[in-house]
Amino acid sequence: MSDETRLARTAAVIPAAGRGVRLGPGAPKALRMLGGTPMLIHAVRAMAASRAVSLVVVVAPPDGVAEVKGLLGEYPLPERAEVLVVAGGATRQESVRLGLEALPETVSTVLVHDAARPLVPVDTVDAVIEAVRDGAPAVVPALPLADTVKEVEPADADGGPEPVLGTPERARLRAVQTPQGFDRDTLMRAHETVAVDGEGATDDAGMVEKLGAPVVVVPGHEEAFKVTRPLDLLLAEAVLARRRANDAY
Ligand SMILES: Nc1ccn([C@@H]2O[C@H](COP(=O)(O)OP(=O)(O)OP(=O)(O)O)[C@@H](O)[C@H]2O)c(=O)n1
Ligand SMILES: C[C@](O)(CO)[C@H](O)COP(=O)(O)O
Repeated sequence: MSDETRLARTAAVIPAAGRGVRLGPGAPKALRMLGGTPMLIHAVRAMAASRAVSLVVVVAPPDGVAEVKGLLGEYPLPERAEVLVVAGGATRQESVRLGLEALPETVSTVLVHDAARPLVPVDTVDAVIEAVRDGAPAVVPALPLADTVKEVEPADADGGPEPVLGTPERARLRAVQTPQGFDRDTLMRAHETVAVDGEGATDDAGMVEKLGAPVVVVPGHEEAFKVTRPLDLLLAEAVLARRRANDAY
């Protein structure tokens, strides 16, 4: 372990072990290209852009650790942040836990950031870190919703019409993004004690909520959207092209 790893106070864990089924056939999503650079490299750069982040732990597809290490050597990254690579698991929750296990003891603030959110601006990253350092045990960036949301009784496999159960008051709803920021001990406790059935937790803050610890929201950013479906990749290419045209990237 290097001196830098030993001294790290704020680290980012990047779960990047998903297959990207909703994006369609191809390489694991984090390794797909965006503006000629793998999505994962954008995500690592986005975390390392914060001067507070001195360690990034990339959680790679279990059969892709060597490939990810190769990519990290191939594309330029800020020297300030050290990057470690570990193998991920079958669910996002498991991948995050494996990333957390790689953190040195000196880390007190942890960000968890989806590789699938490659374009999050550094101001959002810094706002999350600042809120954790100001004393919040768990912080999520989030945006108000543009659409009205219905709660439904999900259809069976036949895909028939779904009965509506209610319409939550939109003003109280937020769409949650990453990086989510945590006091390290709180997040570790959540991953050690909170069990979530089936596919596992869809976000880490939800696990902290189950502990009964407070979670707060700070403003997210439109460009921190998640690349999930093919249309998202088109949008990400357009955002990146605009940044490059403005010389902001
Ligand atoms: N076993 C898994 C599953 C997901 N992830 C990561 O969690 C983030 C958010 O997940 P999502 O967007 O759902 O990615 P995928 O699981 O790859 O997508 P899909 O559900 O369409 O297969 C991604 O950066 C993904 O790589 C992970 O590290 N390990
Ligand atoms: C963590 C997350 O990005 C917050 O919006 C989201 O919950 C990940 O969900 P997914 O089902 O793994 O895409």
